[in-house]
Order: sequence, then C-alpha cells, then structure tokens
Amino acid sequence: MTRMPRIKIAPSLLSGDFAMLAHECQRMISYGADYLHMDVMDGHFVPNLTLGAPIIKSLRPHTKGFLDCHLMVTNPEKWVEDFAKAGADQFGFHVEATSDPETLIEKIRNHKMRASITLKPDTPVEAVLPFCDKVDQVLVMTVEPGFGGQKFMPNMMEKVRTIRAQHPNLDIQVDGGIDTTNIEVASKAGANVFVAGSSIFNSISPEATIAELRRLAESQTN
Ligand SMILES: O=C(CO)[C@@H](O)[C@H](O)COP(=O)(O)O
Ligand SMILES: [Fe+2]
Repeated sequence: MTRMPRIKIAPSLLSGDFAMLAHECQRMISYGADYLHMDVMDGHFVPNLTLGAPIIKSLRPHTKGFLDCHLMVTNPEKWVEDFAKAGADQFGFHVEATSDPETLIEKIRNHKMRASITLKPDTPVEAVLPFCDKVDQVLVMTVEPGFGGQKFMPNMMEKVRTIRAQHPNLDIQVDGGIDTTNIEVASKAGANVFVAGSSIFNSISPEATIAELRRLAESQTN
C-alpha cells in the first residue's frame, strides 16, 4: 500500500523581517515549521529582487532548519554550487528557466541537495511530468511568482491532481496565497507541502496559524 507523504508547513521568509532573518527562522522552527522557504528572486525572471547564496550562507550557522530555496532566476544552473556551499537543503528551479531540466536535476543531486522542479500558473503540467520521477519535489505555483500576499488560484489544483495520480509518494508543494480558508482544497487535491507567507507572518499568532494549517491539511489525508 502506498502512503501520501507527510504534511509539511513551510513559512515563506519573504513575509518576515529581513533585518532579523536568523531570528525569524528560529522563531518559525520553534513554532513548529517543517521547512524554511527562502524566495530567491533575481529581478529578471521575476520583477522583484530578494536574496542570494551569501544570505543563505550567513543564515546557515544560525539554524538547523531545512532551507527550502525557491529560485525564481534566469540560468539556475549558474547557482547550484554556490547554494550547495552555502548550505541549502533543497534547490528549487523553474522549468521555464532552463533548457535542460534533466542535467540540472543531476547537478543539484550531485551537489547533495534535494531537487525541486517548479511551474508557473501559465505553464501546462505536461512540462514537468517527464521529470517527476527524477526529482524530490514538484512545486505548483498558485500565484504568479514574484510577490507575497497574492490571491490563491484554485484552478491550479487540476495540475496537483494530475501529478498526484501518477506519483503517490512524491512531495508536491503549493506556493502562493495559502491560508486556512484554502489549504484543505490543496491538500484534498494531493499537495502535502504548503508554503505560506503572509497568512502566517501577518496573523496574531503565527504559532497557532501553523498548527491550524497543519490540522486542516491533515484532515484531508487518510
Ligand atoms: O514564491 C513566492 C512568491 O513568488 C511565495 O513563496 C510567496 O512568498 C508566498 O507568500 P504568500 O502568497 O503566502 O503571501
Ligand atoms: Fe516561493
């Protein structure tokens, strides 16, 4: 019998205080976060600029938390070595940003990181299906990448269902606009890794919100 992979909650540090990143990471782990989701934007692949490998490197000694790096960059190949050296645990790239996903996945794995392949809302699921048995995670974007605080796109759940039907054990992550009103829909569709930025950081109790997100997601699994 196959079992759905474990539910994981991944606060996006994009909604945290960048001046206190180490503290924000430690706080999220102490509140029960499974992953620390780090949004890497280059101002080219997406119209926003955030952080790169030097920040991951500075952060690494301050937390044992799982550093889940979501690279929204042109030429992701260029950064594999730097992120590996910096101590990233997972390297996520966009399928739209590379002409050779398979070689990139191999390179990420050879650098001892988990590989995650990501697709934007307008990209058909068929773009990632040939690589699903070669990666550790597929990330289905539920907003247009570039900014936190956008609205969840429920029509992306069809992609999640398609991937889950073919890959019962794969980690399927959703990212963008996830909150307590829609996480059940995403979990029911087959997602098991949930990125949440604004809904966690802007809540009165981020700890209670993480627990509630987990409870709601787990309520849809059997
Ligand atoms: O990758 C991205 C945006 O491009 C995300 O990780 C967001 O940062 C999630 O933030 P919310 O939509 O949950 O506020
Ligand atoms: Fe992200």
